[in-house]
Amino acid sequence: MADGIKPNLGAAEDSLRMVSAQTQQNEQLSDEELRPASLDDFIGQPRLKEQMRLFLTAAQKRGVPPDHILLAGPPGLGKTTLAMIVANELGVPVRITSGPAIQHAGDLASILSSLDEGEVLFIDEIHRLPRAAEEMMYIAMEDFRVDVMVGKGPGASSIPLTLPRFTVVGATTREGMLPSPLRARFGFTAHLDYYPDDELRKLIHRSASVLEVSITEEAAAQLASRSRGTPRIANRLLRRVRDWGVVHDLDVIDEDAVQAALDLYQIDSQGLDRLDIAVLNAVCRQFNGGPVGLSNLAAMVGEEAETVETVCEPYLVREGFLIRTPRGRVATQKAWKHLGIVPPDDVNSLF
Ligand SMILES: Nc1ncnc2c1ncn2[C@@H]1O[C@H](COP(=O)(O)OP(=O)(O)OP(=O)(O)O)[C@@H](O)[C@H]1O
Repeated sequence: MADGIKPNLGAAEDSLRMVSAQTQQNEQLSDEELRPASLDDFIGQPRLKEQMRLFLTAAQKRGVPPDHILLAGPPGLGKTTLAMIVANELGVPVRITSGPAIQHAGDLASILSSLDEGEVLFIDEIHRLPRAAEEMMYIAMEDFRVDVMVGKGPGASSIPLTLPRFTVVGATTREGMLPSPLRARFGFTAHLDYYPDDELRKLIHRSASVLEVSITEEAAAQLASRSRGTPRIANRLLRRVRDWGVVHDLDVIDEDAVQAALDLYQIDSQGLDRLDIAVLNAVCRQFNGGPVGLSNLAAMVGEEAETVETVCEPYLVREGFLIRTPRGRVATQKAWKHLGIVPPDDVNSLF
């Protein structure tokens, strides 16, 4: 990791809801220990890596900080990791903050005015910056200037402060929520995609070797197939399976251990967890297969609408369990089948 890393002020909500606060804190620490530090160690996303390598090398050859970078994609796919890698590859420090951590434009002004030449400013959940801070970012990113307000009311005046050249790395799970003027100020936008199973398998082997856990090829493949295309989930499941191995004195994690541990944590053969199943049950049983609106659905399963929308839904839609229609979410035949329920006759049979 690059020198000068400041603490993360607001990691996004995690998708597995099965850990206590203490465990979660420990696992944030292990998230750090499992982070690859270079592009070479970053697994998968080959096109993105190639683009990033070209982009960073060109800036280094030109001897200037690279343009601002936007990393977009669902939670847990490696946006924070890539931001750290950018700083590492450039050999510069990184300052870390997040949209929700910046409550007033003044918070942002004090971060911006303390940046050093070439420094990377990582803003997680950049779509959640308050409006005034967003506007401050437009000028800071384009003209490397911040206008500091002095005084209040009619006597207030603004003093322009020139900033050193720096690189913003913004991460967002909701690219559509970024206002276009902000989006337009990023010179390079990288879209992270869900990982195919063979890449997740490599990632699990890499993490297992960092954690000093032996795991068979078949066990790694099974873990990969239940990880919803998401590195963070793969690492988390690996840790749960490692716990199982420790408690049962296993030298090597095999398929039986994976099966037993994931059964215990209610992760099913398709990688669906309790909340996913609750969502499918609600759509099928309570709303007769849908369509149902997001807020009704979230209320029925007792979760925030944003969690249902950003954590459960993308995977359920991608795997063909749910369909989003203009009138709401509709369960597919696959969902009914997975739950082992025969759909009633009056159910929407289009899907
Ligand atoms: N391509 C990858 N290769 C190896 N490990 C990865 C990769 N992508 C992610 N990881 C691991 O997965 C975990 C989660 O990644 P990270 O925190 O970067 O995700 P994120 O996209 O920033 O998530 P969020 O949006 O929730 O903040 C980290 O521990 C990281 O080590």
